[in-house]
Amino acid sequence: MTISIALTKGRVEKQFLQYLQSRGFDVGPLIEKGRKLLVETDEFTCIFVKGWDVATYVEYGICDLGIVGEDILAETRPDVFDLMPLPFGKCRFALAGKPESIRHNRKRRIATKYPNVTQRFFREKGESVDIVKLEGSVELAPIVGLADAIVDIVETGTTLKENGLVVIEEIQLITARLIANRSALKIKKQSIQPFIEKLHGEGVYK
Ligand SMILES: Nc1ncnc2c1ncn2[C@@H]1O[C@H](COP(=O)(O)OP(=O)(O)OP(=O)(O)O)[C@@H](O)[C@H]1O
Ligand SMILES: O=P(O)(O)OC[C@H]1O[C@H](OP(=O)(O)OP(=O)(O)O)[C@H](O)[C@@H]1O
Repeated sequence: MTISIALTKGRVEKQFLQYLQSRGFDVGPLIEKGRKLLVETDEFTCIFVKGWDVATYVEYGICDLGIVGEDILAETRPDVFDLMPLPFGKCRFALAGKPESIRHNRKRRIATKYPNVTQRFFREKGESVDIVKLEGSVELAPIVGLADAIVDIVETGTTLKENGLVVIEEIQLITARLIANRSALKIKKQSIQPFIEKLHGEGVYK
């Protein structure tokens, strides 16, 4: 039985394929896929989807495994088994804004792609905020006055710096993660276990 994997297209895809290659897998057909969204190799079937859709394919049992950022898992909390962190896609969630916004004395408006993460973060701090959901280029919001601050991903800090923003508070470290469909983990254990062990070393599968 071959394993099926839902893979986040783009930067995570590139890092995952490099990682697979470093672990001795043949990734030739995956690298040469062109615009194909489903590719089969001798070892597995791979589909290429947006990060926000990876867990959906896994949850519905279309794919056994998924490779997705922890930011998306934190935001959407899908009903999947979170198997393990992967050594790429490293970044962090942070609250950021203009340096002068660190001190504030009124209800803040926070722009973010991650409203649930933001809501939880401020609830735990006991601060009530208004959240504005954006789809990207979130760093623009404090510059033009749409928001007082943002909750977003920071990796190198370049985007913040080039837009005159600073980290106000670190929220959570993030990596890419390997997730699994709950029943596939049991039913296809004989195929999934060797794959995971080749991917990560022994002792991960319980
Ligand atoms: N600057 C970054 N550095 C490292 N990892 C990042 C960075 N930005 C995003 N990521 C991780 O990569 C995943 C995919 O991000 P990417 O920006 O490629 O797609 P996206 O956020 O879905 O945006 P889009 O909808 O524009 O494709 C994110 O879920 C996150 O885990
Ligand atoms: O700290 P840095 O290394 O600068 O990386 C952080 C940036 O990377 C991501 O943006 P992305 O490129 O995915 O674009 P987006 O704004 O459309 O989400 C993230 O949303 C930040 O904007």
